[in-house]
Amino acid sequence: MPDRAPRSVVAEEKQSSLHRQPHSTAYEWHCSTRKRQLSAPSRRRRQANGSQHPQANDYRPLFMEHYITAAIDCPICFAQPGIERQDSVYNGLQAISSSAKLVAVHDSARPLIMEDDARRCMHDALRVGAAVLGVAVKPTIKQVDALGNVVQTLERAGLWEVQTPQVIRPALLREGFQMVRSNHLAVTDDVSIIEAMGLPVHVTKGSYSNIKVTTPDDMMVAENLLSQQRAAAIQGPHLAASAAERSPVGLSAKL
Ligand SMILES: C[C@](O)(CO)[C@H](O)COP(=O)(O)O
Repeated sequence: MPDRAPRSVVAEEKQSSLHRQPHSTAYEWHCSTRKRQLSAPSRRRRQANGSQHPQANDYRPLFMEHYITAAIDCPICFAQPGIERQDSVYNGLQAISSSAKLVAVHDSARPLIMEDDARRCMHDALRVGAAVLGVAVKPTIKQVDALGNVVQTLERAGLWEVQTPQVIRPALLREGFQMVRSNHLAVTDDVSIIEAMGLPVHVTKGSYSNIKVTTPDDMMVAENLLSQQRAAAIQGPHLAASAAERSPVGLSAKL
């Protein structure tokens, strides 16, 4: 574990969803993400001429304000957005310090990440090379075809839902990106790049509360979880201490 947090790099495609977060409904927030806002042809046009999202720089003051308020001792720099997740991550990777021991990619849509979970995931990545937070799947999962018919019921034991952070040694990720780019592969999460190289990825047991806030009902769940944390903090020093331990990153500083 590095004694100092790795240099933070914020890839703008993911972070642009934060732009309207504080004053908007979850639905507006969802729709404000770049991927969902642009049609495929217009995304391709942007990709072709390399233009930026019009709001690409708008969220920066928001981030800086948060970092100052939360008194996080960690340098921050910003990378350019990409068309897809992997393009943003690639841009972020170009901006990290050459001495960084780990790259940790986190979805801004997962604001309830616990500090302890993130720390354990980073420890595992140092040990294995790549690690991702995940939780065992609770419901039965079925594979369904385009007509809505069940193809098969997957064996639940052994199925895990992965979250972020996804933490990887920078040299591995660089090598992985070379392979992904030369083979034109598309991945929807970051450790898939390491899997595609045939290298091990450890799943660090995380928390079910680290939800991805995607739809309006997710926002309600997130607000509920945050209220519970705050209530526990108000109830007394003992409960407050345990709430802070389980608090989402950054929240404990504000309680
Ligand atoms: C990485 C991830 O959060 C794992 O659940 C998910 O794949 C991210 O998807 P997105 O489409 O980039 O939000």
